[in-house]
Amino acid sequence: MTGTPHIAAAPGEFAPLVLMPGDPRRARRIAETFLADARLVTDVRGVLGYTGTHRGEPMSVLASGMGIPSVSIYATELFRHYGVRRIVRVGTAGAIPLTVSVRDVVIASAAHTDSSISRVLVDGVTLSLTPSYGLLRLAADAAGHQDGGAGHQGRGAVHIGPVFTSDHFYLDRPALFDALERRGTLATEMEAAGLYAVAAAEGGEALAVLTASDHVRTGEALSAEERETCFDRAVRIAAAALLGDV
Ligand SMILES: O=P(O)(O)O[C@H]1O[C@H](CO)[C@@H](O)[C@H]1O
Ligand SMILES: O=c1cc[nH]c(=O)[nH]1
Repeated sequence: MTGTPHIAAAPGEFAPLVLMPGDPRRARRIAETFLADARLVTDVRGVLGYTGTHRGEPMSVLASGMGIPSVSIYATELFRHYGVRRIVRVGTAGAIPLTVSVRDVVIASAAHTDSSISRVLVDGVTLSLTPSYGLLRLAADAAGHQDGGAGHQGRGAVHIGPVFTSDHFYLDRPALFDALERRGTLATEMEAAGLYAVAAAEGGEALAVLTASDHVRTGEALSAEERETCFDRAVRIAAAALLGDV
């Protein structure tokens, strides 16, 4: 077998730097618009992965699918079997406080979770799930972030703070979001905590750069077309972080 149970690429076909959206079609769009000379290296289960170059450096994109179990499989196999060093998730999220607007970018400096992933890896310990500090600093720099406030990169603000990684997309618990908001949580999504847990276990670096596609409080939601264009700001920040020296 040249690949892994979930990735068909041969050894060496992934670059050490990987962008990771949830949606396979978004992976294809990133390959078409951000990578030069991109070629498909895996499509097992329709989860598309491409390798090309960005600003002259080898870079890959692989979809994660949805949820912690799925992202954990792909991140583990990339770090463990393909020599990947850095993975930056570029996903969508639901904004929680009104200070975060739809179309804003949220860089996840920590990931709270209702998943067992934070508790089952080290017996008796609830792990703090955090990104690589180096990638976080590089992303903050790329976003023009100033201490103590939201930065700007193109249209809309860029926020840095904790997110909530949930095992549940349909979570009808307003009180939970109230309690998370009081603790500074900026957005809800479904993969960052899993990616951070895998990176820590495998000795890799990881970060999540999210675009607020929905608002938990107002119910506002981006159109399919806007999701595509707004997403590009997050990919630019993520790619800059991937390329940076730590
Ligand atoms: O847009 P992606 O990266 O898939 O991220 C978000 O969208 C999906 C839910 O619709 C979940 O995967 C959530 O984390
Ligand atoms: O509200 C949202 C929006 C995107 N992704 C999520 O997981 N939740």
